[in-house]
Amino acid sequence: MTLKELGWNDDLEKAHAAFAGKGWIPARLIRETVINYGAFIKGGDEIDVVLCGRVWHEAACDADLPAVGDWVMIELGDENHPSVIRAMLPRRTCFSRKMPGNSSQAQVIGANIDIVTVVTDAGADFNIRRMERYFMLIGRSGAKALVLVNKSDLLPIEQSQAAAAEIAALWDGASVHVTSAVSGQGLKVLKKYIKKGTTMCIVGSSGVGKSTLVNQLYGDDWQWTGEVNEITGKGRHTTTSRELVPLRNGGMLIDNPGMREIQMWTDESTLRDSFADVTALAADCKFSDCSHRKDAKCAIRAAVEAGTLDAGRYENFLNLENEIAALKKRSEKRQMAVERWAKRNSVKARNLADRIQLEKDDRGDV
Ligand SMILES: Nc1nc2c(ncn2[C@@H]2O[C@H](COP(=O)(O)OP(=O)(O)OP(=O)(O)O)[C@@H](O)[C@H]2O)c(=O)[nH]1
Ligand SMILES: [Zn+2]
Repeated sequence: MTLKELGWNDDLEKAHAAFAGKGWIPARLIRETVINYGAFIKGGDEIDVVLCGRVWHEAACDADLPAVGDWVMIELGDENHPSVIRAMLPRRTCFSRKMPGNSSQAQVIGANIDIVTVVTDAGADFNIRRMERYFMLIGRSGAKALVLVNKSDLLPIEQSQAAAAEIAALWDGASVHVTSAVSGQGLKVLKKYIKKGTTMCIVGSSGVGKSTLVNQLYGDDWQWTGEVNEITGKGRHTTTSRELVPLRNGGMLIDNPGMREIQMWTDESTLRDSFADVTALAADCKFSDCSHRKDAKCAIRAAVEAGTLDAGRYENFLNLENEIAALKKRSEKRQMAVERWAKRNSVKARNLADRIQLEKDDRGDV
């Protein structure tokens, strides 16, 4: 595998010239654990690397630390010394969850992602507000957005087309396609966008078809069996857990637990957003820490009494935190069920994130 196939470009070529003469080599991070990183170097070799103290200290916050997808300069080690990340190269894009006003809480999910694919459908999953949330995250990352309105085989085609049109009208920067994973149409669209050197990630609600599409991509381009270790008989991926996976015909997918959580955050923000009108009323409450229950001069309760705010809606607003907690629980429960199912049937987990977790469980990692 060449550096170009890993996403190396002219900007990186220029940036890395600053370190000429030091004997360091470029590498792309493909895995992150509590103790070290995994990296691809020229030729496609996979090595373990550790962070040097200087890079650590120079980082103003967690978001400045190297993350999966980042390009770094490495000093290769030997039997007695680990390979070390000596410098980070500039990020082209950075997909992160950033708490407003608190940069130290930013969490980088993937760096240098070119395309974020959002999978949805025109039926039960369709929610234009949630799509807006995804677009906010993607827009801020600098990546391009690709939206698949999937499962079109299950609905009248006009319905999927109407949903696609509504989504496309939200943001010029998004490419929107009506697809079906069953007919192979979804795979066809994905392959059109994943070119050599392109890094993609796939997000979306539970059950919309992400794993089906990813498995089709892997099945088509990426052969697990080819990498079975002859001595242990185990796939190489039972000992390594890549979060950045090169596809055989070019392009890469980033899939890690953080990717999976994006759906949760967007659902949470969408839920909060849907009560924006009620939250706005709170500005007129007498006390800034008003609980909107029994407190004096509560503007929200006043609105209910005046009949301008529906009592049922007020109840739902009070239950907002409960609803969010329930949302989190549902998604955790589902994840656990998937893992149990995969173990019980001793089959490969359905997608990379599940596999990573299963491998961790097998090794007894926390
Ligand atoms: N009819 C139809 N079924 C689909 C399509 N795409 C996926 N499915 C089915 O929908 C179900 C859920 O698909 P998954 O790929 O597991 O969904 P997911 O988005 O990965 O869900 P999580 O793993 O929970 O995040 C499976 O039974 C798929 O076979 C499609 O385009 N058409
Ligand atoms: Zn109040």
